[in-house]
Amino acid sequence: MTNPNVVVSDTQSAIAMAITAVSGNNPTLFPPSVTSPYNINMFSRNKFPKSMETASMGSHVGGGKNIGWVDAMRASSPTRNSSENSEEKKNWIMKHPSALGVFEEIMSAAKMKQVVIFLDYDGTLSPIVSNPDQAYMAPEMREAVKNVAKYFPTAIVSGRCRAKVYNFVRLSELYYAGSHGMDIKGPSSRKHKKGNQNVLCQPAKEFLPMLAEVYKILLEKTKGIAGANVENNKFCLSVHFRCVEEESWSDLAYRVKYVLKDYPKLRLTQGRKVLEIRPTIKWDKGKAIEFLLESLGYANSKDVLPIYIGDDRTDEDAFRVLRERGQGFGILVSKVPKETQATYSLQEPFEVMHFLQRLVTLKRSILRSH
Ligand SMILES: O=P(O)(O)OC[C@H]1O[C@H](O[C@H]2O[C@H](CO)[C@@H](O)[C@H](O)[C@H]2O)[C@H](O)[C@@H](O)[C@@H]1O
Repeated sequence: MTNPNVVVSDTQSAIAMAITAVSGNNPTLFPPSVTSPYNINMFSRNKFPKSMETASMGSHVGGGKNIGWVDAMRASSPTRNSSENSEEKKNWIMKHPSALGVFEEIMSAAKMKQVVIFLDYDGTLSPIVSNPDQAYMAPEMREAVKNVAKYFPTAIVSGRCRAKVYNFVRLSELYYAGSHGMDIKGPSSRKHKKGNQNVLCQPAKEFLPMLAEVYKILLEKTKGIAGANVENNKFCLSVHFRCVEEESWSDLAYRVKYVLKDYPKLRLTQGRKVLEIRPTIKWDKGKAIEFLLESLGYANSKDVLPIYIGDDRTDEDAFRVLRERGQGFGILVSKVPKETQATYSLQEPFEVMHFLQRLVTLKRSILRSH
């Protein structure tokens, strides 16, 4: 089935390049406690510099090169359309092999261990579409997630607010970490005996009134930009520019920046054609998975193998945590080579579904043989 709403190519990091290119690093506005490499420290100037074309790219998004940001936005397409057989892609796949191709190897690491599954939502369980309200999950994918959760503790870790992502997934047996992990809740139905299911973690509660206020201001300030869409994700806000004409991106970024200069306790990160506004607390998807592993009773356990599957920059925080723990691994969902902390890769949500189905098939055959 083809969905006309599905977006095929993506230049998601371009706006971040633009913003990073024109911003500096002002430590007074961003306390050192905020460690994410994906912060866009854009509040150090009130205005874009006169010449944005020659601004220098931040190394974390632009490889440290001095590229004009508008050019960089355009230039990002060829890389993203890099052919299946390009050297770049082959080298990348060697570094981050397909999780389906090395499935047996992954499973041998899982022997005698409790596998815990963490799944991002957009771009991982659902295809990227132009209207965020229509990012539906295929029924087959829901079935695959439902089956996985019968055998392994399973959590959805999303940038969306918890209620919204739950409405898409609709499986009460899962853990949900919404708003980039700032709103965590355990399953409402009891499946796994170990650990505490009644978890509830909302580390950014005090920011709710501020975020509600900023949401209203952003709606007002961005309404003149055709295609701009501000999404309220409760503990964070998303300003989408997927449907905004490229020539208006700088205007949109400027307006967001202008609003946020009055709110130094909020920071900006980036996702796939989206600017994400979040509280400046030391909490991200990585912290969320640490919290969940602890809640499940695996804080210091050697007998656990966490697997995190995600497609976005914000998922890198979780991939990094797994690398630091030396436990489990990340799987990046991407068709194009990207800098990542993930160990393995899958190309698209369809492959994610296939991977989950294989996990279930293997688990069932092990159970039958006992
Ligand atoms: O952590 P995730 O579950 O991946 O959520 C991240 C953001 O996903 C959504 O936006 C992205 O998907 C949309 C639908 O496919 C797409 O239109 C948009 O361009 C993407 O950025 C969601 O709408 C955001 O709120 C999430 O923060």
